[in-house]
Amino acid sequence: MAEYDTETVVHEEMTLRNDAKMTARDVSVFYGQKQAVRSVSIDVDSHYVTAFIGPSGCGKSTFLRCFNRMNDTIDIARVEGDIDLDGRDIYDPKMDVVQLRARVGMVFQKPNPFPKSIYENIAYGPRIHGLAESKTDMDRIVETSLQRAGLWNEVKDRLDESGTALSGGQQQRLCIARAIAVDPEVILMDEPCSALDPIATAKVEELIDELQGRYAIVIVTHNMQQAARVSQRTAFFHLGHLVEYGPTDEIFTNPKADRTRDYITGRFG
Ligand SMILES: Nc1ncnc2c1ncn2[C@@H]1O[C@H](COP(=O)(O)OP(=O)(O)OP(=O)(O)O)[C@@H](O)[C@H]1O
Repeated sequence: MAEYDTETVVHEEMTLRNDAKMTARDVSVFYGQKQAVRSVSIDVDSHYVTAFIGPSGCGKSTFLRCFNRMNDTIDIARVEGDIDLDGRDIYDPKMDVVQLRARVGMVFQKPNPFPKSIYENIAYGPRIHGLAESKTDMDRIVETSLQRAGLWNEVKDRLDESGTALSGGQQQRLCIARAIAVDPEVILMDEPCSALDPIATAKVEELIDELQGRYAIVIVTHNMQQAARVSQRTAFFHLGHLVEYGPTDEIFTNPKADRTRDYITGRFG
């Protein structure tokens, strides 16, 4: 592999601001002695889909998990630096992590509905967060969430059936509906289509498009075409470094860093 300048981070036309929905400053993540993320600073804006791309092992999933403290669940993981949501430090010991994960929801690689009915998959979160005062309220939340996730028409006559009986693509949209149900501000998606066939992938991509603007969305993807299709901002990671971050069309058509260009053109990865 070519020698690269690993020090310079290119933020195309994007100065770091402190009024973004989420801000990460000098974030490093270690698994034991091994450093997986190296002093990354980035802003996540409300109105955009932001894609994290880069070769396998570059730290994009690890970095994504910092945004709702999912790395807390990994014993050997240690996070350094600052991550704020609306200007408030999410690693503050006073931060309620359950509340944080409702505000910053997550959708995983493999659809993971609860082994409960479709209705209960959606109702569970709003119930524990006290978002519904009555059965009518809950019915409304379930319907709206499934509608926003583009699943309502497919499941409205079988809300009592198990979520795990749906197809893989439907299960993933159910998981997105479940995240939406607790009224999040940010949705993190970690390779949400990697277990789906092309048709189900297209539906999830359409859904991401529809959700854009309502929620800040951050998506980790291996698939550069997918990043180009669904995102307005792209961050390219390599060996734990953020190499380049900017408007997606710029990153794909006119990358500034050698490493980005080589990755985009398939020279490594
Ligand atoms: N739970 C863990 N324990 C130890 N090391 C880990 C753990 N999770 C990830 N790593 C290591 O951290 C580095 C970054 O991994 P991460 O999964 O964040 O990368 P990635 O860019 O998302 O890769 P991929 O696209 O393959 O998922 C890798 O070297 C990986 O082996």
